[in-house]
Amino acid sequence: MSSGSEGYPYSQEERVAIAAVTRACTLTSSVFETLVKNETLTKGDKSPVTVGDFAAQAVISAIIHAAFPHDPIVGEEDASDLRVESGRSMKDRIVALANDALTTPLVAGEDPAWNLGPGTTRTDEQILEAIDRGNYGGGNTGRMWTIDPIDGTKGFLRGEQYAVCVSFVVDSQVKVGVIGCPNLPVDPSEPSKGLGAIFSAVRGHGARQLSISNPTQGSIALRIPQISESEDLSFLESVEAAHSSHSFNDRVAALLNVQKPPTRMDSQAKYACLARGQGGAYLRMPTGVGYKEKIWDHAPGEVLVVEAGGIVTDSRGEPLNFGLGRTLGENYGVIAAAKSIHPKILAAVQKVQNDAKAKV
Ligand SMILES: Nc1ncnc2c1ncn2[C@@H]1O[C@H](COP(=O)(O)OS(=O)(=O)O)[C@@H](OP(=O)(O)O)[C@H]1O
Ligand SMILES: [Mg+2]
Ligand SMILES: [Mg+2]
Ligand SMILES: [Mg+2]
Repeated sequence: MSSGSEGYPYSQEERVAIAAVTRACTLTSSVFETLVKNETLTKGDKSPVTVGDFAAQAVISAIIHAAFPHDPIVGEEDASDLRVESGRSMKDRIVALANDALTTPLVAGEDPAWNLGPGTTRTDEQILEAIDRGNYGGGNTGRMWTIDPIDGTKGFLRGEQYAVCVSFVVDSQVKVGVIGCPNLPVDPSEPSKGLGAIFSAVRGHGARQLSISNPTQGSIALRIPQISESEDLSFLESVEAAHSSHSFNDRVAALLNVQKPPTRMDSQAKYACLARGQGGAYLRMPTGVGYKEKIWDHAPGEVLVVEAGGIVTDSRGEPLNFGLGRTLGENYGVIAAAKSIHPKILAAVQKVQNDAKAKV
């Protein structure tokens, strides 16, 4: 399949990513309604993973592989826990969920070559293989995809924000990012209007918001308001204090005379909200426990924010490096903000860091 046949580079990859995220979002929403106790595992790093995470990764990976069979995939999950006897019941449920999502009739924008729709049921082994295809180690050359099938699994389990995230990367630069947020209001000023938005960006071609229920229609272009007064900010930050330092953000906010309280939200929904003008900045500073950020937690958000008129750097002011493998390497945090205000926030972050160093 050739890239860019719709008039801009990587439009085919975007189309595939939107289709995969849309199908996966329908799956995760339905899983949430029916999730029972024995459908969640605790991984080696103590984080939760549900049948929804595994099944969504299988669906997205299967669609990408059918469309671009030679492209490697860096996916968060792997199927090893499902290949042992104790994982049998979860595996059966995951295979059923993934096949349900893959075999629903084709909709506008989907290509028959992607092996979707009635009659395309995969075997158990094909579903496990699809999950395990996400085992690529990453790197700085060539094409690759990232999948975070449920970003913010803790938020998903709480019934709050989570995101289904896919990116397409060439030579370590993110070219396409798609983030599906089933629990996010379509219109932040009118939450009663309904939930479920997809955000999509293609490098050099802008960022837009689509509706999950009808992704081929009514796309809204995204622009971050270029605010210059830090008083107008309301930092977007993680819900989980273990994931990023709330107290560091409080000190930055005090230095910048930020008046509004932070907005806490799980997942890359934070990047999506920033891209559509909410909050003005997303700050994710390490908690100091040596955690390395994963590329699938930031790649779609980075291109989305940049294409909406923002900047994403670490606390040194360096761009995030997606070519180092499955992680972003040593953790210098993430600062994402409108272009107009990013330098001011970066300077405040560095001052708080220096003050902390001077104290020890
Ligand atoms: N210690 C530590 N530090 C930083 N980040 C961590 C840490 N542990 C986990 N994770 C990753 O955080 C991802 C969840 O995203 P958020 O932190 O934005 O959401 S939350 O508000 O904290 O739930 C979460 O993504 P998912 O596993 O996809 O949910 C993890 O990749
Ligand atoms: Mg996880
Ligand atoms: Mg994640
Ligand atoms: Mg995840």
